[in-house]
Amino acid sequence: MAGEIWNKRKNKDVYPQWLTINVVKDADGRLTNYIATISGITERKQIEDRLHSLTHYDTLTGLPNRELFNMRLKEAIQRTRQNNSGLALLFIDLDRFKTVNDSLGHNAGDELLQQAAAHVKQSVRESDLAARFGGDEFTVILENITDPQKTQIVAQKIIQALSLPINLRHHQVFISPSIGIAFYPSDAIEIEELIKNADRAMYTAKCEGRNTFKFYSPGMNATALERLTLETQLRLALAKNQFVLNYQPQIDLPSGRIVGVEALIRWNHPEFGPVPPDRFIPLLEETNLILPVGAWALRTGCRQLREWHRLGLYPLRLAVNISVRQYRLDHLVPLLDTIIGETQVDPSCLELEITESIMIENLEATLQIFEALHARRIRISIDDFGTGYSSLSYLQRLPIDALKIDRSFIQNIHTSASDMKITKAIISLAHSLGIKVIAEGIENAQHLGFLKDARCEEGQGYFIMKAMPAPSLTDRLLRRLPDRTGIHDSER
Ligand SMILES: Nc1nc2c(ncn2[C@@H]2O[C@H](COP(=O)(O)O[C@H]3[C@@H](O)[C@H](n4cnc5c(=O)[nH]c(N)nc54)O[C@@H]3COP(=O)(O)O)[C@@H](O)[C@H]2O)c(=O)[nH]1
Repeated sequence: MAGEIWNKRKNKDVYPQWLTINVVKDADGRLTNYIATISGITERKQIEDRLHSLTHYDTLTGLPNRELFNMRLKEAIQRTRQNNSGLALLFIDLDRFKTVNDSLGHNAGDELLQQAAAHVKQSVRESDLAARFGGDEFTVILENITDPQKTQIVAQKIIQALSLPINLRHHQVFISPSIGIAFYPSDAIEIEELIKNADRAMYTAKCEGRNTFKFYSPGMNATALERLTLETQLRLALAKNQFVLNYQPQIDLPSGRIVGVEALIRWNHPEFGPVPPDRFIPLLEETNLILPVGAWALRTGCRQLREWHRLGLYPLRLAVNISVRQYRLDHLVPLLDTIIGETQVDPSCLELEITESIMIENLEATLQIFEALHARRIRISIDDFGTGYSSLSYLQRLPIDALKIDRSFIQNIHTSASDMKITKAIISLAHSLGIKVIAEGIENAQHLGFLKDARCEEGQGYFIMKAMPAPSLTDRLLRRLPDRTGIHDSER
């Protein structure tokens, strides 16, 4: 007979031992004695515990790993079934984690995951289970859920915790979570289906702007299928010439003259019709297809600009959006050199729009890239300015030609005193640093009037002109047709 026992030291510490009891019999086979042998198994126990920990816990974050999560979910579902209660599964994905990992390196990525894991764990009760599902994905099991809306409070707590600035050893970064929520038994009875549905809800949260949560609904299955179809079709779109560039004019506000255009990509699918960029650009980024498609946009835009210049529309400027995946010195700069060489476009008429968040999350790369662009006389504008918490000292240190005030500020300048003050402050700050300001999203005469009074140099928006295909714009530029500002080119 043998087994594990728990012994107690004088100081009351409890420790495990292995007890073996052997029976001693006399010559006639009668039982006379027992011999108990006790051996220490603390070390063996420690190895077992370590092995258990290695197979069930994530070494980076210390949270239960996917295997333990699956076991716990199975047990929790059994309990829930017995209690006739409900269970919620939260599927959390970190927004923009890949950006930090790609730009700041894997050590920073690891640090970020550790801190994110701690935030998720601290946002839930001791009795709830938070696990690392894999990569930048976390899961939380909430048991005894009778009112599904209560789950919302937990999701909001997680969003709040993960939206605070995260201080890594050498950088401060901002991330946010997208959370999907599915319930047992109402959304799924099988474990795999429950996880899949929470994941689908998370994906919907991501598509609807990130930093938010979504409850699963059956319609999301169709969305997942649609995404897969979209992804397959996107892979073929470039070869099938389904992308086009439209151009939105940018005007000099005092004179109303068109001084530049912003190239905006469009995908015309033969069956789906026009697919908006907000739906396919994130997919291009996830699949890295943004590299060939981004290169196509730069090349097509530069060819068109050269053509406009040839028609006498010099020095019309072209702005092209650059995505985070393209934002690498060893990719972007050689690509620009090739395209400028091929098209013979004047680089001083080419402007790259870099979003404020890409710029600050990649500060080291930013310095090198901006200097390389500057050396080639390529212009740099900071897109969506005002939304990215950037430290203003960067503006002084970097060769920036223009700030583009995000359209969210412009849209509210007449209803929100703070948006009006921020807009004025951005303009005066930029002017004090010798940087030009371009306002986006001018949608009515009031916006235009305010920006002119505030001495904003340039602007674009639906009130002035929407983005249009190159032939229509060429026609317009050459025939000098009036725009919505009422100023005829001939009067400018
Ligand atoms: N990396 C790349 N990103 C690109 C490229 N082409 C577009 N994009 C990005 O996609 C986002 C959505 O673009 P789109 O639907 O084209 O919207 C642009 C304008 O149409 C819109 N806009 C312009 N004026 C107004 C307005 O008055 N009101 C209003 N509600 N919207 C307006 O704004 C979008 C331009 O935004 P921005 O780039 O910030 O100047 C968008 O993020 C594009 O950047 C590409 O080739 N590569």
